[in-house]
This record gives sequence, structure tokens and C-alpha cells, in this order.
Amino acid sequence: MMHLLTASQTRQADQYTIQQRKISADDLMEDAVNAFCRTFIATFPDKHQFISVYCGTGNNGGDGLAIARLLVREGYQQVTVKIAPFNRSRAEGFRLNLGRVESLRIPVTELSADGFPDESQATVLIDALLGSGLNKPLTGSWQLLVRHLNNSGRPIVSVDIPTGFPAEGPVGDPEDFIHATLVITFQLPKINFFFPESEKAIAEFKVVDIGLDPEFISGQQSGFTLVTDAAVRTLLQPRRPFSHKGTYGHTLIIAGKSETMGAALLCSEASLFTGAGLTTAFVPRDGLTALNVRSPEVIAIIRIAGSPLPKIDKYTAILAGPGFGTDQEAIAIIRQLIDARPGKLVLDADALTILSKDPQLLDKLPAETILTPHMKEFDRLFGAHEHWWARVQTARKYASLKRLVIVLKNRYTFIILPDGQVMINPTGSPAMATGGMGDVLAGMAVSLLAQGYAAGETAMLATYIHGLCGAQYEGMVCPAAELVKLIPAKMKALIH
Ligand SMILES: NC(=O)C1=CN([C@@H]2O[C@H](COP(=O)(O)OP(=O)(O)OC[C@H]3O[C@@H](n4cnc5c(N)ncnc54)[C@H](OP(=O)(O)O)[C@@H]3O)[C@@H](O)[C@H]2O)[C@@H](O)CC1
Ligand SMILES: Nc1ncnc2c1ncn2[C@@H]1O[C@H](COP(=O)(O)OP(=O)(O)O)[C@@H](O)[C@H]1O
Ligand SMILES: [K+]
Repeated sequence: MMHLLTASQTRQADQYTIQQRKISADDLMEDAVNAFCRTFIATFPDKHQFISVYCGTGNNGGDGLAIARLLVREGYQQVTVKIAPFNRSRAEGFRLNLGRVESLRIPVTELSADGFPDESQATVLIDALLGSGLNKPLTGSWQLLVRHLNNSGRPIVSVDIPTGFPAEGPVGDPEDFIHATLVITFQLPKINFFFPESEKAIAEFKVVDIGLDPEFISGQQSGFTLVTDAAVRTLLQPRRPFSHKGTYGHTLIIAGKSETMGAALLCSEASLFTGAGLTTAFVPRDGLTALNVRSPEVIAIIRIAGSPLPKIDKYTAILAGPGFGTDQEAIAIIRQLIDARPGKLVLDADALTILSKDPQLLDKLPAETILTPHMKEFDRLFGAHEHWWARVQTARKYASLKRLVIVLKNRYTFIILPDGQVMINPTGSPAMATGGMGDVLAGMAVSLLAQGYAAGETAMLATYIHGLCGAQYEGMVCPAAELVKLIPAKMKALIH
């Protein structure tokens, strides 16, 4: 897992590395800007393009000045520097690098809020105004400058973080941060890069290694980690040679209505393709033919009006909700299910809506139940939220209070564990923004639970593999039923 750091933990990591490696802050900055320039040059190789470097007077501005110097040394012929003198303080890294830029006779202009330069001739702007030192929303001249640069229509490459965009915490008005075409960020992505509010700030980000101490970083607890391929590979187990279907658990899927039988088909199929030994679906009578034709491997239990919940003892893990409806019959079955206290449970879609109307049911959920809400389902359960930071904090609070695993689905899905820690899943693709995708995820989750993975591990594996399958369709559209077919091969690739 990759431990993500807050801005203040990053500063501590900088200090620790400086002491540990017996280098100066200037050396570390030089390593950082060298790493930045390698990526920048690979992306913008034309040495004749007009590059305008906007620098603040802190260390982010120091980086900008050093970048201008390195680019000139690399043969870039049209580099100019603009300095925003709106803060009184001048960081050491800024002062040192300003002297070096001046001695190379790189053109430097000091900005005034009375009028900012026309950048219509610039090929690319480099944003080194403010970095992780941001400690309040932008106002005054800063605000005007950021709006001017955003309105220039030129590509903007931000150093470390777009100016005005906080590394963590609530994100303010999109007018008040740089809208970067590319962010080249130091050492680790910042926590807020994974929040939906980053969409305006960051079209793309690349992370460059600047040599911060890895042991120090992994000893930090920001509450947020990023799921890595290595962590998934360590966790995912191959099928054993002497195993049989009983080894891999039996899932019960409580899903589907006449009109939404497809949801039951998708999650049953996902359970099969993810490797559950047996899959049983509790479905309406008029869905039986579809189930038998589509997935002959799945055992059916027919649900008619007034049917009680099947005896749950023989099932290793249970999923309820996809396409299930929220009528009285559905409510009665969800109540029976929760009262029966199943050991391993996934609740999705309509089951979540039923829970949101009956807070007592929410209180009765067995520990380690996995809930898989998208944003609207989450807010129905736990109240409306103005921004994602608050939403994730609420998820942390409820996951700890009720010992739940909450899978808050999005471009980057947040997996909130019963200890309040947040794992962020990096895989996925807009190809997955189609109906039925969540049903597949829920089916994958119940399958992995039945195979013996713990609830948190299940959430991590299911979201990661689901996203890997979707990423295969990058640039296209992926119908949910097609994604299911990719699951076995993606699992194989992670195991071997
Ligand atoms: N540490 C290292 O060794 C390395 C650091 N590196 C680089 O340093 C960057 C962090 O630099 P930094 O800490 O100097 O802060 P920076 O972002 O330049 O801001 C300057 C000052 O602006 C101020 N300020 C805050 N909010 C404001 C607002 N809304 N409106 C106006 N002003 C505002 C605030 O000052 P204050 O308000 O406290 O007076 C703040 O101190 C980091 O992103 C990376 O690029 C790399 O080189 C690797 C090595
Ligand atoms: N743009 C995207 N990038 C990455 N993943 C996505 C994207 N859009 C959707 N997904 C994934 O697809 C799934 C959609 O789930 P959900 O909204 O519940 O769908 P449905 O209700 O149609 O089954 C989630 O796992 C989500 O993470
Ligand atoms: K910046």
C-alpha cells in the first residue's frame, strides 16, 4: 500500500530526508526540479517554444526559478520568469534561485496586480506560484492572477500542486485554483488528487521520485493509503490443486424483480466468474428462465409474494439489493436477513435505500458488513454533504462507530474500514460509467467474501480487479456483462 501524506507530513518527510541523507534543502530542491524537468522535457520537447514560468516567493516559487534555469541549460531558448511579489516573505530557496536566474540573464518580470502579461504567444505556462504551503483560500491579487492564467487558454503545467488547490481538506471555489493541464507532483500524489473536486484542477498528474525517505513515509498515518498492484498481488491467492467447489464457498444472491432481473443476472454471473464454488440466486419466478438460460451454473430459489428468506446457514456469504426493489415485500426480506445476523454480508443498491429509511436496521448490521453505495445512496443513508471531504469524514465516522466496511464508489473508490482508515482504489475508467457496473462489483465482493477473504481485503480486491477490467475498455464503453467476462483473466494475471 502507498501511504499518502498530508502537506505537513510532507514537510516533515522533507526535513527527515535532509537530515538522514546529510544534504541541504537546496540539494533536495535541486533533486526535485531535476525530476520535474525530466518529465517536463519528455512532454514538451520543442526547444523553441515560449515557456512562461510563474513564481511565488516561497519554495514552490524557488522550484519555478530553478526549473527556468535548468530548461535554459537544456537549450530551451524562450524561457521567461514572472514573479508574483504579493507575499512579504521570501523563502531561502526562492532567494538562492533568484540570484542564479539573474546571473544567467533569464528575463524576469515582477508582476503587479494593476495588469498581468498577455500570454497569447506562450506555448506553455509553468505554475510555481504556490505549492503545498497553501494555508487559506486565495484572495486579492492571487485570485486575480489565477483567474487571468486560467482564462489565458494556454496549457498550464503545475509544479507539485495547482496553485490554490489544497493538498487535503475541503476544496473551495474552482475559480480560485489553477486549472492545470498537467501536474508534475513530488514523491507522492496529494490526498485531494483522488477527490472528485480535483477534476477541474487536474486534467492529468504525474508523480516524480525526489528521494524522500521511504521508511519515514510508510511510518506516517494520514488515514489515507492508495491500493497498489503489489498489495493486491500479495493478497490474491491461487486456487489450490486439491480444491473442490466446497473450498470456495457458496454465495446467496438476493436480487432482481421482474423489471430489473438483469441486476440479479449480473451479480450472479460476477459471483461465478470471480470464483465462488457455488452461487444461488433468490429470484422472482418470472426471472427463472432468464437465469437458467444465462447462467446454468447458478442454483435458483424461486421468490413469490410472501416467500420467507431461505435458511441462510448453508451460505458462506450473502449479497442483497441489486434490482431488488423497495416495496413492502423487499423491506420484509431485508429485515429478516439482518435479524438472522449473517456472518458475511454485502448490501448494495435497493438494500441501501431500505436501510436509509429505517435507521434501526442500520444499527443492527453485523460487524464487517460491506456496504457499496454510490454518492446518492451514501447521502440517502448518512445525510447530504456539500463536498466530498465531508462525505468521506462521515463515512469514516460511521464505519468506526458501526464496524462497517463502506465502499464509496466513484472514479477513485474510497474503501473505508472499521478502524476509520481509507484505502483509495486507483483503477477504473470512464468506460465503466454504464448501468449495471455496481451490480457486478457487488457480485465480485460476495464471491471473494465466500472464498475466505476478510471484509476489508474483499473490498480492496473487488474494486481493484473491477477497475482493471474496466480499464481494458479505456476510450470505449464497457457494458457490465462484458466486464464480467474479463474477470478470470485479470485475476490470473495478478496471481502469476
Ligand atoms: N520543503 C522542501 O525542502 C521542499 C519543498 N519543495 C517545494 O516547496 C513547496 C512548499 O513550499 P513552501 O512551504 O515554502 O510554501 P509555498 O507553497 O511556496 O507557499 C509560500 C507561502 O505562501 C503563503 N500562503 C499560503 N496560502 C496563501 C494564500 N492563500 N494566499 C497567499 N499566500 C499564501 C504561505 O505563507 P504565510 O501565509 O504563512 O505567510 C506560504 O508559506 C512544495 O509545494 C514544493 O514545490 C520542493 O522543492 C521539494 C523540497
Ligand atoms: N468514470 C469512472 N471511472 C472509474 N470507475 C467508474 C467510473 N464510472 C463508474 N465507475 C465504477 O462503476 C461502478 C458504478 O456503480 P453504480 O453507480 O452502483 O452502478 P449501477 O447502479 O448502474 O450498477 C462503480 O464501481 C464505479 O466505481
Ligand atoms: K504550484
